[in-house]
Formats: sequence, C-alpha cells, structure tokens
Amino acid sequence: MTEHLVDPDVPRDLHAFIAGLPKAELHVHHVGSASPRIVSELAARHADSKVPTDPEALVDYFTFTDFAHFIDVYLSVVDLIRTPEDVRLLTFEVARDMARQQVRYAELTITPFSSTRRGIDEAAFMDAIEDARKAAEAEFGTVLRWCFDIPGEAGLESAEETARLATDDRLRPEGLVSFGLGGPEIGVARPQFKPYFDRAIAAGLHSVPHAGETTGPHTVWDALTHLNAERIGHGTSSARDPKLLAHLAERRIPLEVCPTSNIATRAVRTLDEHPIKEFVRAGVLVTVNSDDPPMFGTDLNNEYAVAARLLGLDERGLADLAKNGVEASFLDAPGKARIADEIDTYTAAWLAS
Ligand SMILES: O=C(O)c1cccc(C(=O)CC[C@H]2O[C@@H](n3cnc4c(=O)[nH]cnc43)[C@H](O)[C@@H]2O)c1
Ligand SMILES: [Zn+2]
Repeated sequence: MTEHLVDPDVPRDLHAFIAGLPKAELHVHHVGSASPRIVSELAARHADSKVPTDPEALVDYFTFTDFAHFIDVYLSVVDLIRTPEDVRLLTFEVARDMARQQVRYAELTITPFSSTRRGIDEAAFMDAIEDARKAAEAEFGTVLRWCFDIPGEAGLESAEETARLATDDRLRPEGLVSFGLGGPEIGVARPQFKPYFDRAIAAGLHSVPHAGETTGPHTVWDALTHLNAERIGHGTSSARDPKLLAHLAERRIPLEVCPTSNIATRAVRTLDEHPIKEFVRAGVLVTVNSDDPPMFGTDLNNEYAVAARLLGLDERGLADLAKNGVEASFLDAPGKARIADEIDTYTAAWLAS
C-alpha cells in the first residue's frame, strides 16, 4: 500500500497484516482499475484524448462532483482503449497491481459493449483478455475471472449485445463466470433487463447486478426478483429496509460493499455514516471490494483498513472478512478451500510471531 493510503486511525501493524493477507476481490471494474501509470501510458498512445497524460494531474481529473460526473470521466478513459493491444495491456497491468496486494482471485467486471461499439473486433477483444488472464496467472499467480456487465444507461441495445457476447459459444471466453448490470440506476429500471439475465443464467452464468448504489432498496428487491441476483453490487440502500436485510441474511445473498467508492460518488456522505455496520449486525454476508480503485484514490488493502476501522476488526476479524470474499466467490470448492487455508495459515503465523 502506498503511504498516502495509510489510515492514521488504524494501527500500523494492522496495515502490515492487511498488506500480506491473501484476498479475493469480487467487485472491481476493468477500466476503473487503470492506475495513473496505465492511464498515462494509454493517453500518450492516443494523443487526441482529453485525459491528462501526467499522473499528478489525474488526481484532480479523478475528483467527482457526483455519480453522473464519475460516469463522464469513466467514459473518457474507456475512449483510450482502442485496440486489442490496449485491452491486453490494461488487463495484464491490472493483474500486476492486484498481485502486489496479495489478491489471489478476482472477478473483474468488463463492459465488452463499450469496446465493440468503438470498433474493436469482438473475437480479438476476447483473445486479448484471455491472453492477459493466462499470462497473469502464470506470472503472478493471480487467478482472474470475468463478469460481463451491461452498461445500463446505454439501453437495451447494449443489453442485447452483452448477452450475445456472453452466451455465444464461439465468442464466450473461458474465464467468464457471471453477468452484471452497471452504470447509473436513476431512470434505468432493473426489470427491463430480465430477458437478458434469463439468457445469461440459462447459459450457466451467475447473476451479479449493481443495485441500491444510487437508488433505494426497491432497486435491490427488483434485482433479486427480476434478475435472480446471487450477489448484489453495493446494495448500500438496503440498510433502509429491515425486511430486505433479513431476506439477504436468510438467503445468504452477499453484498459487495465498496466503502470509498460510495463516498467518491457521493452515494454516502461520510465513511462514518456508511451502513456496513448495519449489514454485519443484520447477519448479511459482507464482502469488501475496491470498485474503481485508482479513480477513487484507493486500493483493496485500503478498503480492508477502512472496514477494520468501521467494524472494529482485529487480525482474526480481518481474516474472517477475507474468507467472506472467498466464500461469496464463484470459485469451485477446492479453489475456495485453498485460499481459505492460506488465509488461516497466514493469520496463525502472524499471531504467533
Ligand atoms: O460505452 C459506452 O458507450 C456507454 C454509453 C452509455 C453509457 C455507458 C455506461 O453507462 C457505462 C457505465 C459503466 O460504468 C461502469 N462502472 C464503473 N464503476 C461503477 C460503479 O460504481 N457503479 C456503476 N457502474 C460502474 C460499469 O461497468 C458500466 O458498464 C457506456
Ligand atoms: Zn461497480
């Protein structure tokens, strides 16, 4: 973790413990994971872009007034990804940044529609992400899997295209495990996407829509009822509905909580007002994730430190949180057991030292 991300309210040795803790990341966007180093390299390749090439200037560029502003900036970075080689570079370098944080497994949300509509050949796109996935696993040991998401605001044309890319046997990449829905929620009702989720689920994919990030608990209910959500992206507003919390807890439907993201997009006013504590108190399976880490000035280790402070966790509590991420993942049982064992071994050695 870089020095500027050290939370002064979390003891130094807990930061060190988090830095070495094996982790799974379940809610993190492909383009949103591009570090200033990667963005400046892509911006330099495509000089007509308005995105700054200077990593220092990117800090200001990545300061958002609200969710709509965030999406505008996000799409300007999407515009930098124009060739299969850009896709491969981004994917491989994102895996490198994950490996540095001891991320053993990540489900990376990719929006293939944004690339294919910008003219990248669909087969070349799939080859680029798969090539990067295999190279990253061989070089860093980090296992990547994909979630293809519909960019909600781009409408049903994007839903159709995403469902096609996710279910066509000639295109569908080996690493694809789930199907999502992202972008703004206001004015983008979840039920209209039911036919596309039905197709993805019939093709064996898991359902993981964003819901309750920028709208109320009814959106989470819609995601459960109409999209058969198995996990909820954010689900922040669930805290306002005790029946919903009880339902999530009883059905073991995990929330992919991304605390710093919720502050950066102004979905929640301050970290101290974040409802993560209410989720835990209600017995919901909480996972902690980074969403769009460099854009929100964070990384997964920092999100664990934030969670430690908000939930009052010690090393054992953090290890349990990391195991929640493994349990809620779409890894197979031996894969889950391997990372969970690694977490236990690491924690026992740390506590014995
Ligand atoms: O690519 C396009 O041309 C396009 C046109 C119209 C709308 C869109 C989008 O809505 C893209 C949104 C895109 O944003 C991603 N994302 C990243 N972080 C978050 C988040 O915290 N909450 C929701 N969405 C997020 C997501 O992957 C969407 O696909 C694109
Ligand atoms: Zn997200």
